[in-house]
Amino acid sequence: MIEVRNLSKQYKDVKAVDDVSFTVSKGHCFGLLGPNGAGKTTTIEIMEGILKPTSGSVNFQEVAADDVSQHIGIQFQHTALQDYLTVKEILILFKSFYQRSVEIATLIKWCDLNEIIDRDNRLLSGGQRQRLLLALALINDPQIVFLDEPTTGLDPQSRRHFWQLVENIKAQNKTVILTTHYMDEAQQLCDQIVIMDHGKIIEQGSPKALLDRHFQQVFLTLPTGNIDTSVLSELFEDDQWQTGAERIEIATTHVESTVKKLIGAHVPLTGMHIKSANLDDLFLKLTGHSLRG
Ligand SMILES: Nc1ncnc2c1ncn2[C@@H]1O[C@H](COP(=O)(O)OP(=O)(O)OP(=O)(O)O)[C@@H](O)[C@H]1O
Repeated sequence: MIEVRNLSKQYKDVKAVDDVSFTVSKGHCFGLLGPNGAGKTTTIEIMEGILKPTSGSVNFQEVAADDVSQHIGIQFQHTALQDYLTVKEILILFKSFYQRSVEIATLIKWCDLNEIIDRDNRLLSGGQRQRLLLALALINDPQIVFLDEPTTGLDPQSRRHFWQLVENIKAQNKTVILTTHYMDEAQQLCDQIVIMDHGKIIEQGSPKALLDRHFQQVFLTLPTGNIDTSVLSELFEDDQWQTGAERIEIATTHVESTVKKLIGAHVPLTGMHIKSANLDDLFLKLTGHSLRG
């Protein structure tokens, strides 16, 4: 388990991290979420031992304080790799830096590198490069793996492929600490999340517990052409509905009675969707703005 207690980081005129406390359970995937400038990277870099906090502590239970670097692996957002080297040559090079390391064949399997193993690293696609960087983070067989926005900029298929690899890492009882801008990624992978804004924690818990706590209702959406806003105002409270460019969204705890009202007002239900709240909705509710906005 990792215990982060009352962590603060003051830069000259910015409090990047402001009295942040949380724990990460062994074998869990922990997600740190927040908009640009929220303080995620600063928090993570203090946990990684790269930055010193102004105050507070990070305690890795089960790992001796002077031995932490041997037990963590880090996938940075940007890593410069040597030109002309193939994937295999890079793995061999990085493996030579460690006394204890994973066999190349195992890394190839863990990170699905077989097809690209002899390719010059400059020719890799975004998703392939991220898989190589993940292999480098795993090369010392760490107990704790830090992934800093690992799927930013990847296409949906590559992101899902990467998620599968993270699931495989979790299955080996390794602890994963992930920062991401993608709420669906956090919902898919994380057992526990912390949402930060302006250096402070604004919510924490499992995605399900947070959604249950904040949302009792579901969202019923209709194409905007189906219904006039004047009709919506007559049928529903002002804070129960909102209009977007293409769809109108109605929040409700009673789907049947809401649908009956719409039918009673002769609103066509063609194209109606019903969706549960997700972490995007939670983020919007907590911060007043969407994460990637
Ligand atoms: N070395 C530094 N000196 C001064 N201010 C800094 C420094 N590093 C970060 N900050 C400031 O601290 C705040 C938190 O930055 P941080 O990079 O931790 O946020 P973040 O949540 O990781 O953002 P992003 O999603 O953009 O990576 C920001 O206001 C940032 O400008």
